[in-house]
Amino acid sequence: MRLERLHLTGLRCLTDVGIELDPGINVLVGANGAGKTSVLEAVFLLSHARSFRSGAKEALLQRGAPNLSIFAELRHADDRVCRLGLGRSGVRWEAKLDGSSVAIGQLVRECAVVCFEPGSHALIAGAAEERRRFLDWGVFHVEHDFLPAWRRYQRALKQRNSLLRAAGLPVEALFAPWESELAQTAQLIDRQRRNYLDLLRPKLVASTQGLLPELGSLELRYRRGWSEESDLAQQLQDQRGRDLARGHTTLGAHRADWSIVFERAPLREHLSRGQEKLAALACMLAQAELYAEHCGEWPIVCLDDLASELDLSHQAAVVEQLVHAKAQVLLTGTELPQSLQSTATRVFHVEQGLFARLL
Ligand SMILES: Nc1ncnc2c1ncn2[C@@H]1O[C@H](COP(=O)(O)OP(=O)(O)OP(=O)(O)O)[C@@H](O)[C@H]1O
Repeated sequence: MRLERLHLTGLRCLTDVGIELDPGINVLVGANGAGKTSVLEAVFLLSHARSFRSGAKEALLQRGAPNLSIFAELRHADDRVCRLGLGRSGVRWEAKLDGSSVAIGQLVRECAVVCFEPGSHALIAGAAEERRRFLDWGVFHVEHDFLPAWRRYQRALKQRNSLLRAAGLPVEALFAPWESELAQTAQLIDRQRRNYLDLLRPKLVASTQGLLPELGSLELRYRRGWSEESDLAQQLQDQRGRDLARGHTTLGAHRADWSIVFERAPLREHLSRGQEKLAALACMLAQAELYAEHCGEWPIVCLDDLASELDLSHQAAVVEQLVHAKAQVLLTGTELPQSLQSTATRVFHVEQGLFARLL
């Protein structure tokens, strides 16, 4: 899939910007703070309904602007074109598909974007939440009944947490229906996550062999978030006292995690910061490839500040793979990276939120 046109208003320093993108490698160059990453953020928002940068989504709205809007024309591999819109007016976010209001879930199903950026090493070294989000984004695109199960789970979790925090002694009987709902939906989510990781594993082996051959073979480990020994409903019941003291549910699918263990770097602490980044990049490429295999087209690939994140040979290897896959790429840098001198198909210069096409 590829974005043909982007129109952004009221997003960080981008007041009103229209860009025509090339199906190949688009490079945005410009000084620090010019607005390059904000474009990648907008594209990522269409596919994840959140930014890859930490901080509140409210910070995306340009200071003093009443609204924020992201509009894109997307062409699928089968030539189907759709118009995507995501906007914030007042406190509400609204999604549109071909001019009609839709649920955000419908918008993000249409558009797939993967992103490698300076914070990506958090996928390897950061909190479990990052890894769950990565995993669930992938599962969402290959298992169509994942989203309803995930929503049911979140609702039941919220209800149980409210009971745990309720003033006065909680009524024991009120817990059972929510614990049973949590157990049922967690089982579905767990099965889909495991299936996804099984599919991802061979892709990850191949992408890490390409980027991190020095680390040897890998093992992909997964923890589902509750003990394998008994049913979640039983464990939640047994755990109520502890959960009451903590004020939240400490077991379940929302506590799942996964990790990569390398033969020659069995502990996470054995990896250098650069190796963490490369491992995160390998995950992202594996996920993109699996998406392509499943959905018949590559997702859009965003690479923020690639030249300052990777050495030249790794930059070249990634670019070569993406060119070979015919993926649309949006890449940023303070200047045109050497690794892209001959492969960039469109280059924009960005200055204080304004775009000029150089190539
Ligand atoms: N809510 C906001 N309203 C207005 N301007 C904002 C807002 N949030 C951020 N900015 C500004 O928008 C710009 C965002 O720049 P962005 O991160 O896209 O730059 P960049 O070109 O990727 O820079 P770098 O090379 O430093 O990563 C910065 O100048 C920042 O100060």
